[in-house]
Amino acid sequence: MATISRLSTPSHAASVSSTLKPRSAQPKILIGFYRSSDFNAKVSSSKLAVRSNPALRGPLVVKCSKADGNGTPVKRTVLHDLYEKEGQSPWYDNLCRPVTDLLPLIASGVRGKDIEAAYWELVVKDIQDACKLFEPIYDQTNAADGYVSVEVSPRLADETKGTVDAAKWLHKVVDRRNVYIKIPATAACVPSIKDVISLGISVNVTLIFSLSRYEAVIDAYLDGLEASGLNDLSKVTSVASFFVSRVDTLIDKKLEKIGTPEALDLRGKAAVAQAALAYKLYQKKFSGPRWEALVKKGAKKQRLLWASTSVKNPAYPDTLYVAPLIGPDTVSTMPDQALQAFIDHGAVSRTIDSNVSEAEGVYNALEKLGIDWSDVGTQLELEGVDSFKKSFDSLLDTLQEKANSLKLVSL
Ligand SMILES: O=C(CO)[C@@H](O)[C@H](O)[C@H](O)[C@H](O)COP(=O)(O)O
Repeated sequence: MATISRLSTPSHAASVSSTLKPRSAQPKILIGFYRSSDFNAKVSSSKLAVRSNPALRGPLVVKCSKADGNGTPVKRTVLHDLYEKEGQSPWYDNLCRPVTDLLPLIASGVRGKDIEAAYWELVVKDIQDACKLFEPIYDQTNAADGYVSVEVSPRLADETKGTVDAAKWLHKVVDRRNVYIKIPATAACVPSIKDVISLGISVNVTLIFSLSRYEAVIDAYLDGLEASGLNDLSKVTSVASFFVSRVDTLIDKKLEKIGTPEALDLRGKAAVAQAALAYKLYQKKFSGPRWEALVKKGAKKQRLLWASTSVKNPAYPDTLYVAPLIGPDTVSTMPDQALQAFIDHGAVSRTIDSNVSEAEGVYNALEKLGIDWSDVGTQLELEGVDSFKKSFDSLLDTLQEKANSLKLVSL
């Protein structure tokens, strides 16, 4: 539910992106970005640890230096090169909070409320704390990095107005410059994106699975900027979260069903090919007279964010959804597996548009084999929304059980 981004040093950017979910009992939470420290057991300045037990919680601090607190130099990794040489921001995709951690918070502030209201109180507080942590990065990068995302309830994925209202409410209660309101790119929510952007609220558009929906998302962003009454658009920003690995998971199954040598040979190629074409579309849409008119008012491009980057098929290279998607002004959200693999043996070079004709070839060949890209997008979107809803429901159920067991919430 939350995405966090940060830089490790003023000049060396790396980012953290995280999903907030309760886990089994542990004494504390870590909002952590472990780079070299994870792999050679040294503490680096990029490590953040936030204890959730209020009694233990200290001031939130972001260290922005090339040395840790003991003066030990921070080891450079390929993540520094990703940002400095290729302009891609790596974000870490894993934040969790054990359920037991929520109990003191429930006890302190949400007595007598329904469980969803309790949930939002907890989330808003966490997001505010995280925003404070990442604010220096937001300022250092002139509102390019340092965001924390909080998603509107996935139960609203079919409601245009409900989503706009939820986004306005969340933006108001979180009340931080560097918060991204996360909205799914469902057919119902594309118009919400336009409305929310037009109100000057920055948006992380999530669950994008197809080129046609991606184009609609870009148009909603452009329409929203144009409809905004603001003279300065430089603080209204957006990322478009394009999901990658899930495309291969679904299309590979279809190719295996087709079963011909040509079909089998295309396994593991669809997702990266579609992502490369998404980048081509991004370049096209964020150029030309319409875009230039918005740039005159300070508008910033809606950056492509690669989501779902961990490799699901162990037969594939473990950097499959990171290495071929490197390009300027993009974000790569990496969970542990992808991050560790890339730091260990990832190569940094601009790859995203190095072979567009090959990507077109793969895309068209799949179509000729009967793969309907629109159907693929629809199915993945339905599954994606459903899975976000299930996580949300199960999180609320868990909270309710815990609260009931302490008799803290009266229904
Ligand atoms: O939603 C966004 C970005 O908006 C992602 O960060 C998202 O949380 C994760 O990348 C995905 O849910 C992970 O996808 P997957 O590896 O389960 O396919």
